[in-house]
Amino acid sequence: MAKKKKAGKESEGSNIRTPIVCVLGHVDHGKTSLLDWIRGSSVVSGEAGAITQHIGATLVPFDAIGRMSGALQNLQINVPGLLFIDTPGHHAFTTLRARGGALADMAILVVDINEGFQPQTIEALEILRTYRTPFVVAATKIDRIHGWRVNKNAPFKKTFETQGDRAKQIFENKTYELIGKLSEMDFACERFDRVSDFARNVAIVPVSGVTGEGVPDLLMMLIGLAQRYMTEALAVSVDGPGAGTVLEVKEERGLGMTLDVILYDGTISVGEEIAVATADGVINQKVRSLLKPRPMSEILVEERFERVKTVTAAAGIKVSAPHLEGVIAGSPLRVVRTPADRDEINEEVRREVEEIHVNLAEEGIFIKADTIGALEALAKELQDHEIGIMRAEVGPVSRHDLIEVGTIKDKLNAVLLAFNTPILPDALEMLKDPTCRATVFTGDIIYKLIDDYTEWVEEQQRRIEAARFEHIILPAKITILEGCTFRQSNPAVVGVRILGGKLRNGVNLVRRDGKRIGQLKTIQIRGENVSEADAGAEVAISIDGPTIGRQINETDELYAEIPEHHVKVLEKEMLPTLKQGMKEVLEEYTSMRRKEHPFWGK
Ligand SMILES: Nc1nc2c(ncn2[C@@H]2O[C@H](COP(=O)(O)OP(=O)(O)OP(=O)(O)O)[C@@H](O)[C@H]2O)c(=O)[nH]1
Repeated sequence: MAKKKKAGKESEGSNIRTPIVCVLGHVDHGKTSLLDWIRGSSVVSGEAGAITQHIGATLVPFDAIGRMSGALQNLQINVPGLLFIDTPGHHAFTTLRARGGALADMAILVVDINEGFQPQTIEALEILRTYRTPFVVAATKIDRIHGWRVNKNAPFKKTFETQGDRAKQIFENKTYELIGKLSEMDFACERFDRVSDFARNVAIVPVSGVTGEGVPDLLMMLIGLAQRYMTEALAVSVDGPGAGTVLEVKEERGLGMTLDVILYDGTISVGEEIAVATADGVINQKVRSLLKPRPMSEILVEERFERVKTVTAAAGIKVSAPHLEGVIAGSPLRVVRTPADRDEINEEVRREVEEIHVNLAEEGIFIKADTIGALEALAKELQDHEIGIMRAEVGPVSRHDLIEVGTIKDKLNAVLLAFNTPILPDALEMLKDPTCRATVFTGDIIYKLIDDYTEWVEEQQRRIEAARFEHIILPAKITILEGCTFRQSNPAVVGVRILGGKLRNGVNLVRRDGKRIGQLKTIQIRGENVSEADAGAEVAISIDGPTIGRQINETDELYAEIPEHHVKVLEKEMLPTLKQGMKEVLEEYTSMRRKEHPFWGK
């Protein structure tokens, strides 16, 4: 699997660095529980090489994994361990970027085996596809399968052997459902112990984040992925200049403003110069100190952090330096080794922050999100839905944004989608004003945001159509009832039956020979004025123009006169919405007209 990330310069010190792992999946499917179990049980596995807490991440060294899984003795292991990003979810995944790609080298996609695929599972898969990130599927909560016998911490095979036939059957069915769903999305996959070609198939590992069953297998699969397919991508020059991503900008007592950074390449040391981005441009500062969390056992020590001189990728580290106020979370951090490199590196940092991979269209909507990664993920989904984007920006929704959106002519495009980013108070105020033309949709789930927007568009289109069709004169055919002439003329008042279509006030009436006889003034049902009447109804109408017994007679049939351009709309656009009876009247009417002029209304 190709990785976009570049390794550092080749040098004598080349080494394989710790792969970075991120956990993704639908809400409540068990991401946090699984991470906790991995972290917790490796603490318990104790002694040498147990986990080390990083800033924003946890390093699970390989020997701890080995002890947990037991089955690894025969494997050649070249990676030191796995660095798990502590914050699960695809928002963290898209925020943490490294040189235009995803920071995480690999991912665990968590799916509750009992619930199967959910909207955010699909969203996570699309994100993994976009970033071409290798991943394994953790099918969680196997212990909830009806009749499951728990074997705490056991590898999958072991626990599966002890299950009864019924539990096994349910499990197999659920697994096949998962495989089916993944293949619908063009991911070939198999249960991990049945995969023969890991380059072609995504492995599904059944696990429980509560009992730890299957977790050893999951870790083994991750190590395998890293080893087999990423060796090249993970090769770093240990002593090359450090490159990382800013997770958070935080004020710490006694230290001032600090940066929590995931270092993914090279080395960073105290005293070195760094380049990071602020909202006003790139700044350069000297590293004052590098800090790691203290191990749990020493937590009572006055200072919460331990100072180190040098850190090598991959690692989570706190960086203290002067004047870090204004640094953007998500900004790249680069070490500048010599002043000669400064301009070039600063330019690279600037470009990385500004480079938003979104294809903009001449016509379309506005989108905003809290991070570049989130913005790109939203843009990608919109493009897949063929929704044009005119502008894409990071940040909260401002009054200024709404004014600009409001200038877009097409109402359906005068829209702003705000993904995971707030609306500022003055913009909120503006939205309350009924004259504000901008429509804003907010949300923190991409598919939901897009659904809300498309549903709104459909509703608007229905309304626009309805408003346009409202003025179209509908077909109607009536007959004057015998003995029901109540007034001969000025206006003529007669009883009629509507033979077909819908009769509306104000229409002109024509005879079967096409000659107009007058205008319909009022319709009454049992003495009450109404504006329209449907087929089958018997009503009294007044007509301005004719005299009964002269231009028209009792038992005559009349039509509502339909102008030629209305016939075009009726035949070309409204036909599917017309009832059968109305269509028949329309046909009679047009054939009457077309006797003389064959192309009338065409
Ligand atoms: N029985 C069982 N329960 C689980 C398992 N994994 C998670 N749960 C439970 O499911 C619920 C949600 O689990 P979390 O780990 O918080 O899920 P999450 O995906 O991190 O949730 P969000 O952070 O809200 O997206 C909790 O009540 C867990 O105890 C599992 O493997 N087995």
